[in-house]
Amino acid sequence: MEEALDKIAATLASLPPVTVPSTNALHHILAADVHAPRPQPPFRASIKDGYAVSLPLSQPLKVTVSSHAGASAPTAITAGTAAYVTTGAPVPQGADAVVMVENCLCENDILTFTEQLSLQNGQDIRQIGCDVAEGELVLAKGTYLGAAEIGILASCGITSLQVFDRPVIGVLSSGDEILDVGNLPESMPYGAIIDSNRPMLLASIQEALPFCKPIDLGIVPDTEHSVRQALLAASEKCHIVITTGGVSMGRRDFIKPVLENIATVHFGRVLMKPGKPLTYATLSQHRCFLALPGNPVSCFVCFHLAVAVAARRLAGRNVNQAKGISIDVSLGHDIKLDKQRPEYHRVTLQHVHERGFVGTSTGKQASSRLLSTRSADALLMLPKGDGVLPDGTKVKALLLNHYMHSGL
Ligand SMILES: Nc1nc2c(c(=O)[nH]1)N[C@H]1C(S)=C(S)[C@@H](COP(=O)(O)OP(=O)(O)OC[C@H]3O[C@@H](n4cnc5c(N)ncnc54)[C@H](O)[C@@H]3O)O[C@H]1N2
Ligand code: MOO
Repeated sequence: MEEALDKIAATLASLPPVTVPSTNALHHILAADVHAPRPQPPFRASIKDGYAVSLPLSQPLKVTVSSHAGASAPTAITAGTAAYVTTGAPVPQGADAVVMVENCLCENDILTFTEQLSLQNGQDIRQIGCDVAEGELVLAKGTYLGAAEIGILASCGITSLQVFDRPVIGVLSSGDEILDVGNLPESMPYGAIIDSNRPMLLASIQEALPFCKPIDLGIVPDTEHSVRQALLAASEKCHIVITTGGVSMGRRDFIKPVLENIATVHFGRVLMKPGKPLTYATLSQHRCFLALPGNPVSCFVCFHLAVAVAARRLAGRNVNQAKGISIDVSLGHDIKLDKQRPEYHRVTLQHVHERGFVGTSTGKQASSRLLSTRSADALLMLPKGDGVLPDGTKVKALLLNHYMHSGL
C-alpha cells in the first residue's frame, strides 16, 4: 500500500494558483508567501485603561489629554502633565509608560497615585510593530488556511491572495443492482442494493477533505459503453473521479478495461485488506481516476488512504504531507492478524492515563459490514502475519479526520 500511495503522490502535482478574495480563502492552501503590509500595532498603543505619563514619575500631574481607542493622534504630553488613555488607544508623544486606573486617583483633572510606583520605560505600552513588524512573513506558502489564518489576513488588511485551486472530486457509483436512496421504488426488486457508497463518499469529502469540491455523478449501469461515456464526461469536469464497484474480476466489471483504454493505469490491485482491487489511473498530473471496490467498507478505507493522498497533493501539499498523519496507538484488546494481507482495522480511540491513545475495534471487519466504520477515529495499520497481536501492543494508526495544519 505504501508503494501505491507513493505512486499517487508522485504522479500528481499542485493545481495552478488562483487569486481569491480572502473572504473565500477558508480551506485553501496558500500558493505564495504573505507579508504584512503595515506594522501592528500601527501606533504606540496602551495595554491598560489608565494614564500615560512621562518618566521619571512625579506627582501630582495635570491631565491635559484624553485618548480613546479609535481617536485621532493625541496631543503630546509634557513634564507635569498626563493623558487619560483607554486600552488600545494611541499613547501620546512624550509618554513613557501607562499607569492603570486601579493605581490612580484623579479629581478635577489632578492625578495622584495610590501607591509607590516603580515604572519601567515602555511599561504597559505596545510599541509599533511589536505584534507584527512591517514586511514580516505572516503566512508562508503551503499554509492551510483555517479560521485563525483568515483572522490574520483580515488583521493585516489583506483582501485577496494566491491559493492553490480546490480539487473537484466527482463520485460515481456503478452497478445494475444499485438504487439511489432518494429514489427508491415502492417495493425493492430482487437483488437490488441501496447505494450507500456515493452518499458516504460525498460526505467524506466534506468531512475529511473540506478543501475539495464534491460533485455527485450519480449511478452508471454495468455496460462498457455507459461506463466509458460516464468516465470521459466526468474527467472533463473533475480533477479526481472516484468510481465504486465493477473493478474486480467479474464479467461485468468494466471499470478497469475502460480505464486502460482512456488513461494510464498505474496499478490495478493492492496488497491490502480491505480494498484489494483498488485501481489508479491518470490523464495528467492534475487529473486522475480512483476506482474503488464496491464493498462499502473497502470504499471507506480506500477513500481515507488513496483519495485523501490524491486530493491533498492536488490541493498543494508536498509528497510527504499528502500522506496524512499516523500516531502510536495501544491495542485495547487482542487482535487477530490476517495471514495474507496487511489490514486497515477500524478503531475508536480513547485517551487513557499512562497508556496514551487506546484503540478499540469497531467489531467484525467484513468489507460488506458498514457498521465497522461507525464512529471510527482511525485505521490501525496491522501487518500481515500469523496469530494475534496482544492487548497493549503499540501499533501505528492513520487518523481519519486529522489536523489540517500539521500536514492536512
Ligand atoms: N474472483 C475474484 N473475485 C473477487 C476478488 C478477487 O480477487 N477475485 N476480489 C474481491 C474483493 S477483495 C472485492 S473488494 C470485491 C470488489 O468487487 P467490485 O469492485 O467489482 O464491486 P462489485 O462486485 O460491483 O460489488 C461488490 C459488493 O459491493 C456492493 N456494492 C457495490 N456498489 C455499491 C454501492 N454503491 N453501495 C453499496 N453497496 C455496493 C455490491 O452489491 C456487492 O455486494 O470483489 C471480490 N471478488
Ligand atoms: O479487499 Mo476486498 O476490499 O476484501 O473486500
